Amino acid sequence: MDTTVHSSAPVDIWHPDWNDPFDPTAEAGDEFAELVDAVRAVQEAFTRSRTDPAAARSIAEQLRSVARSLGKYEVGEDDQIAGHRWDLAGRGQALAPPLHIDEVTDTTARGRVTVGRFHAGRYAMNGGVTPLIFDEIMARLANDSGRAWARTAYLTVNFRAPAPLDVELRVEAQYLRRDGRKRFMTGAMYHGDVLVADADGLWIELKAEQTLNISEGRKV
Ligand SMILES: CCCCCCCCCCCC(=O)SCCNC(=O)CCNC(=O)[C@H](O)C(C)(C)COP(=O)(O)OP(=O)(O)OC[C@H]1O[C@@H](n2cnc3c(N)ncnc32)[C@H](O)[C@@H]1OP(=O)(O)O
Repeated sequence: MDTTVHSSAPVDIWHPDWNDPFDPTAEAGDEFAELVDAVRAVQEAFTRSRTDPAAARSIAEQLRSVARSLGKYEVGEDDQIAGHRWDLAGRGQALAPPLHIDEVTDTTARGRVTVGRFHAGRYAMNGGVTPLIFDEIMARLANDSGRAWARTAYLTVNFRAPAPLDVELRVEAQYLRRDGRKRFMTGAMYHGDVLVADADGLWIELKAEQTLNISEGRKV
């Protein structure tokens, strides 16, 4: 079985508003996209497998070898590619479900996502994965259109129906209103016409002193 989780047509959405010091145009090649697809394929194939002890030992050694190879290219967080490729599903961050954001306006965002067993609970999307998807699309909208940097204060998710695996789900977000530094957002996820989850969340605009990189104490 082909366990590759294919990225469909990449979207060309990168917003300088995100204040990302990474230059995406310098890494616009397809090779990194292929690497992310390969990592996702490993995650999916691993989840689907039932290895015998010899195979588990052998494959573990091969994967450690891959990790050593990648380790030679380690850079700081601002310089890594994963999570900064705005044109790729899930920004090229292999933990993130491969969410394709197709459109962002001042007040709405639309996307698509298909998850496999790697992101499954039991026969359906894991309940911790759904908020990851909402956080991604709602945060993207909250921080779009020239708005100052904001972080998630709360995100409440209602699970309305099991979200099926291996089929495309539609995800939408809406910017409801602003109240001082607070930005109120909603989200919804559909399988066809069926609402599988909805969310409401609050994003709060950061004060200057809150925009520090908390790990290194410098501006982000
Ligand atoms: C470069 C690549 C990027 C890559 C970008 C990748 C895209 C994905 C981004 C994902 C986004 C995230 O997950 S962000 C990560 C998850 N979130 C976080 O880590 C945030 C952690 N929390 C915080 O830092 C803080 O709590 C803040 C900044 C959110 C708020 O703190 P604050 O600034 O001190 O807020 P404070 O003055 O107390 O409150 C302001 C107003 O908001 C209200 N308020 C505050 N918190 C809440 C709350 N939980 N629920 C209700 N209301 C609240 C207060 O009552 C007040 O209302 P009033 O009195 O004014 O009426």
